[in-house]
Amino acid sequence: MENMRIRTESKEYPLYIGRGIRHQFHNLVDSLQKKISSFLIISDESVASLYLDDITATMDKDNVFTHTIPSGEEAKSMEHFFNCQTKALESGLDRHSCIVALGGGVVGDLAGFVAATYMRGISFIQVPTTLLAHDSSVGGKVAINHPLGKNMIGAFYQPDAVIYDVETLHSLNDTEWRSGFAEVIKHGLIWDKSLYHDISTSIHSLAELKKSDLISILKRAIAVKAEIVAQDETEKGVRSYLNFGHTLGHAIEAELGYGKMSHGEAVAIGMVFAMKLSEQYYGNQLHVDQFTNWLASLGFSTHIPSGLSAEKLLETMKKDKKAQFGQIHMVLLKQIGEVESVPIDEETLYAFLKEETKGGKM
Ligand SMILES: NC(=O)c1ccc[n+]([C@@H]2O[C@H](COP(=O)([O-])OP(=O)(O)OC[C@H]3O[C@@H](n4cnc5c(N)ncnc54)[C@H](O)[C@@H]3O)[C@@H](O)[C@H]2O)c1
Ligand SMILES: O=C(O)C(=O)C[C@@H](O)[C@H](O)[C@H](O)COP(=O)(O)O
Ligand SMILES: [Zn+2]
Repeated sequence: MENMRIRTESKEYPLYIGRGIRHQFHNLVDSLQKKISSFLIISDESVASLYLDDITATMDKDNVFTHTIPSGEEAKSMEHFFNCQTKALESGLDRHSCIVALGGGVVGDLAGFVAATYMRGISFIQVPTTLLAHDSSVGGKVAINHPLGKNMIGAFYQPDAVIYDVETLHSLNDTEWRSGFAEVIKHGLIWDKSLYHDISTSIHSLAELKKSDLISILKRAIAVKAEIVAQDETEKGVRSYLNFGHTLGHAIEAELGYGKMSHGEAVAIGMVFAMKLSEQYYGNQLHVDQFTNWLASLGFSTHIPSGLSAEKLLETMKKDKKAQFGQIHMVLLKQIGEVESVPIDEETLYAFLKEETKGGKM
């Protein structure tokens, strides 16, 4: 097992990563030396059926409660948020209780927001089970969706620990491997040229990804995220770089209907779009064709899905959280490993979206 430290302005905490470490859950929590009165483990149906018993088997039975939500993005809703709060109240959780998020980014974002708001904030521990959750379990963005936009209701609220058992990744389906890998690619593209170089030259299929040295790749991607959130916990500046590909990606998720396309797959389309826009904006050469061919070899779609109009996407992109005083901001790539957030005028964006939605490719 390896141990990384995540340091943010509001809190410092450990991230444990290793194979089979879910079986040490209780000992790892004990090592935090926090007095915890009771636990509420929030998980989704699929993850609970696979891994919940492994976690509870390590714990004292009398102070552990569990709550299961449906699997998928639609659970990041006000309804499920409220149900979790009801379960916490019915279970008698107090200010010394701890919420455990056992699952992917959906469970982490929802359970984290429950922890941030229950009695104005109680302890919480992330137990990520997806490749994507190397990103979502670190840095403290917790939220639920609104039909009008992704993650619109939420908080910055750091966990007390992240316990990442990579053995659990092997039950993920291909869509989820792809979705998580998109965020790894993002971390390389925005901040770590050598990470991007290494993965783009060694991984050409999902089979190669599954066989790769995952712990080493994940540690490098997490290090990027950790360095950025250490500098800017609440997204006043550089943290917005982590949103590369998300302005369009989030609009695609919202416009298609939450859960129709995985988060990472929508972000991948958004990254291709942002790269094309970057080439026009800076007049640089980013070899977008090479990038899209690589993504295609991994099974990603690289075009805006058919049926989404430039008009609707633009409307949703205008509500993006990076917008300032009505001006859309997008994260653009100057070169591999270097990005910045820039204001983009609506006409340019509309013309680009119009071009990219022409022909309705899927
Ligand atoms: N907070 C952040 O910083 C941050 C960062 C990136 C993404 N996100 C959010 O994370 C969410 C996406 O997370 P995700 O991709 O992990 O989705 P998810 O949590 O929905 O998990 C994907 C699917 O895989 C299943 N699953 C999870 N772990 C499994 C396992 N080990 N074996 C088999 N099946 C398993 C789930 O039941 C679900 O059906 C989005 O809502 C996105 O907005 C948040
Ligand atoms: O941690 C961040 O900051 C990110 O932007 C990471 C993203 O991968 C993630 O999808 C995040 O939830 C997006 O946040 P939002 O503020 O754009 O909703
Ligand atoms: Zn993301």
